[in-house]
Amino acid sequence: MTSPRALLTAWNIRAKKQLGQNFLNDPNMARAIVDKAGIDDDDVVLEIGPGLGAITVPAAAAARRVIAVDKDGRITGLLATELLAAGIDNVDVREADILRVDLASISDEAGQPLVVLGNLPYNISSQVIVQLIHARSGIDRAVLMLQREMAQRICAGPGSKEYGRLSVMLGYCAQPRMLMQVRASLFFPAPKVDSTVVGIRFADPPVFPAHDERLLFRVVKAAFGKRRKTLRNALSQSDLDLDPPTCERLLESARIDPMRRAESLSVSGFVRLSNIIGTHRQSLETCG
Ligand SMILES: C[S@@+](CC[C@H](N)C(=O)[O-])C[C@H]1O[C@@H](n2cnc3c(N)ncnc32)[C@H](O)[C@@H]1O
Repeated sequence: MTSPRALLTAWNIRAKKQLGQNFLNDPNMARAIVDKAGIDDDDVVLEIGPGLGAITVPAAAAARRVIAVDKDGRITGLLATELLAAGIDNVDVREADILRVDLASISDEAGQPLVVLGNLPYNISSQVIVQLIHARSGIDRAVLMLQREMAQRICAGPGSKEYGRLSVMLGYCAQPRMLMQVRASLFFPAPKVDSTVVGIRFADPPVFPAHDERLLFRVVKAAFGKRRKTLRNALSQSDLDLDPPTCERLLESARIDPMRRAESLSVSGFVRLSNIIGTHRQSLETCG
């Protein structure tokens, strides 16, 4: 692997901060990430933000095919050329904003559930995780490098200050696990914070299935939208269209103290609550 600094100099490219371009400069770590994903030669990998190819090259050696999507056309041009020169012909490099890519169409094209890899740009990592959750029927597992704080948030359990909307959404449908810590000095240019590699295996069906998953995610968003407020107040001040007495009654029916806060409620508690809110809405529709 040519060093990121040498490659960028040779191609006269400056790393763009706004695209989170901190390139991994350690082939052993890149191989370890691919190993953690347990890729074999039947797998099709979607790599988000391949950059200069640190992870792409070992992924291509292990997988049947790699679809590598990067938003920066300078980088995709460089990567496609470098891979060709190295005789690597099972990588399909695409220039696109991953947030605008229909992941279901990629898994349909692959004809099988994808393995997703990515050293994610910090400014889009939560949006990408939500995107993966919505597209999870076409995804088997993901191994993602995230800023350490983000990794702590998505792996957090109830009662901790890191526990939030993403912890519940992911806890609902997957088992996220922290796999490895990565020091900032292993990147070029070095970011200000350390990273953590997280493994996500989607559980299908969820352990506590919600009657209406979209409603569940709306309830979670509303509850954490005002995380310092009690659940009664947070939900009644949200777009769920519930007045305070109704919130109190629905929370009590779900055996949840209305004075509790979102950060103390488990995934199964949120599912119970959203199922009861769903039944309440249906009864209103039937009456109206
Ligand atoms: C942290 S770098 C990782 C590069 C490489 N995977 C590595 O580990 O060295 C993030 C990469 O994501 C790309 N990127 C940023 N925003 C993106 C987006 N919205 N869609 C796709 N790629 C994006 C950047 O151009 C950059 O190459």
